Amino acid sequence: MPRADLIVNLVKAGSQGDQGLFRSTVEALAAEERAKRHHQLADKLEANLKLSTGKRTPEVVRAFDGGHGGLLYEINPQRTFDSLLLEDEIRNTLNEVIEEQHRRDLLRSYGLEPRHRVLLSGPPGNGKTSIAEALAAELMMPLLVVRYEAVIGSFLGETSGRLKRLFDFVRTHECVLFFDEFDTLGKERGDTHETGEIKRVVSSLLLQIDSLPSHVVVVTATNHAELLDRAVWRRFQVRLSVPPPSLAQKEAWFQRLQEKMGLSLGHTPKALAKKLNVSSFSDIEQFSDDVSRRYVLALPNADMKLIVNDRLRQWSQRANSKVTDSNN
Ligand SMILES: Nc1ncnc2c1ncn2[C@@H]1O[C@H](COP(=O)(O)OP(=O)(O)OP(=O)(O)O)[C@@H](O)[C@H]1O
Repeated sequence: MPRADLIVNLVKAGSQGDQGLFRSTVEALAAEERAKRHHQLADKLEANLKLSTGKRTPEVVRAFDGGHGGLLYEINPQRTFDSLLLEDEIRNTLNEVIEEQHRRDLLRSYGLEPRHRVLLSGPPGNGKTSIAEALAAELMMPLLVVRYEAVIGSFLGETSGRLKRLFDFVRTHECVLFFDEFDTLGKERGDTHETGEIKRVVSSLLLQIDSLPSHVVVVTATNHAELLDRAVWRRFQVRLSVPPPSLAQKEAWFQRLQEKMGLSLGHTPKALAKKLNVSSFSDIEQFSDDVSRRYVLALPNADMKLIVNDRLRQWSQRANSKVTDSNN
């Protein structure tokens, strides 16, 4: 294929989020460079391709505006449960929810409904959003994310009306409806005159959630479980606490990274898991991306052990400065 067409394809793949087109175009470019004996460039292209494979690029398909004024946006779910490292209990419970959804006709013939209200709680960066996305992918449903800024808006008095519009729209769709930072809805807004109104909004929201049909799977996430009162907890048939990574999960993460890159990280996955001082999956992901970037940019003379040690040092300094900040 002419080079100009390859470049056009690359831009098209980027703008449309088309992973297949991206992969085939980069492969074609690498092959072309190799044929020209530009082996270093070909190696770099291939290494980058390897690193980008399986990366999360949730594609925002469209923001709904018909019927409810852009109160939601849709993500085309790409995450799978296999790509996440989850505790057995979480995975098993979610598998049950999936089975109940898949076999809801059978349940209904016995007068039963599948569970469809899930509450995820835990510190930031440990997979709550990713779980919602994977659930949608496994159920082959779109993931509809609630846009609080649109729902709450500047006039609190209009919120109940907007919520009604949102729920009227959603109940006719098979989907996973995701409320991130669920606690923000009930938060005080400084103006004490609004407290009564907020309570009305929250109770109207809870009633709406209660009345949703079971083909709408509601997933709510909170980093502050302690801010939710019992009335909220009670609503959710499935309540899961999503913890930071254990040592074994960190080890499994580095094992996977090593396999994905097809080379040693200069330490055993277990040793690396022990050395890296981080408290969330999101941090481990950033560390790994950091290492991968420096590795690719140092090709063909990259020394992985040196790079990993250098980044470990940086991350440990970062962790220490966080501790110092919080002590001051
Ligand atoms: N259990 C996990 N296994 C593998 N990767 C994970 C896991 N949890 C999180 N990640 C990675 O960490 C990143 C952040 O995760 P995610 O956004 O799902 O966390 P969150 O709990 O929703 O965070 P927040 O509360 O800040 O919204 C994601 O890009 C994901 O790739």
